[in-house]
Amino acid sequence: MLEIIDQGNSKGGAKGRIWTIDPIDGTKGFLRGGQYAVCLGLMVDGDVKVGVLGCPNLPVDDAAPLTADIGTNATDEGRGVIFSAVQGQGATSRPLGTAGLAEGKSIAMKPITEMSNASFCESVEAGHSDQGVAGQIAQKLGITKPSVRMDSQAKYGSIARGAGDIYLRLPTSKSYQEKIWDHAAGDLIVREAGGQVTDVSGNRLDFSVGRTLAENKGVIAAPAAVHDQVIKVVQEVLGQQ
Ligand SMILES: Nc1ncnc2c1ncn2[C@@H]1O[C@H](COP(=O)(O)OS(=O)(=O)O)[C@@H](OP(=O)(O)O)[C@H]1O
Ligand SMILES: [Mg+2]
Repeated sequence: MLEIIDQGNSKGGAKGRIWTIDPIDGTKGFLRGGQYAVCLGLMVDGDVKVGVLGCPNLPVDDAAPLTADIGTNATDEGRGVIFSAVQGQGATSRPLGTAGLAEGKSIAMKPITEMSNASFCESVEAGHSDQGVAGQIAQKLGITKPSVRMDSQAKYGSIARGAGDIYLRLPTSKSYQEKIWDHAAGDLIVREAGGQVTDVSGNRLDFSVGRTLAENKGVIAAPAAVHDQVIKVVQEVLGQQ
């Protein structure tokens, strides 16, 4: 087993086919019985072509409202979903209940008609995302609901299927570089569902520069129609820091 794990030693980069695997993303969520995800991404020449997220603790129902305790009351049949996307072919969700894999359904981000009704999600861990700055951004956007804090790339899947609207991940340190396996699948799934995923400067996540997103700081994911508006506010708030 250890030998197999040691084979995962790619340096990443802009050439060739590279698989990213995060066997348990959101380790703390897994330990506390919350959200976690099994994540797989295929990059070809630095571009994410396939993304899959297995989220055993999310409800099957794509429309289940996003709450911090989402999934905790679901039965085994009602819990578990696999999100997937292939570049240029859209994104799907597929129930992962006890009866085995069911048919996949096409998913899309929900259009935001009123920012005041929008929801946003962020990390549970304050060390992974600056919750204070996210709160200021949300307030400036006119969002009135408190954030939904959940672990792992389940956040990407949740906004891709329209259960939530916006994902904010604000850097907590200048030196931390996000890992490609923590974002590759979610990035493609949200973009294929009609969203935009960028860093705090509005630049696309660059998966071609190695094992980390060395060229990016933070993650801002939102429906394409409002993404520019969100980035403008992110810049204003970060500019005041
Ligand atoms: N300082 C810092 N800043 C940003 N991100 C960090 C940081 N430290 C760790 N990590 C990575 O965050 C991954 C899980 O973060 P999530 O937001 O998905 O979940 S959590 O609510 O924060 O637990 C987590 O993935 P897992 O290790 O797979 O759980 C880490 O890779
Ligand atoms: Mg991870």
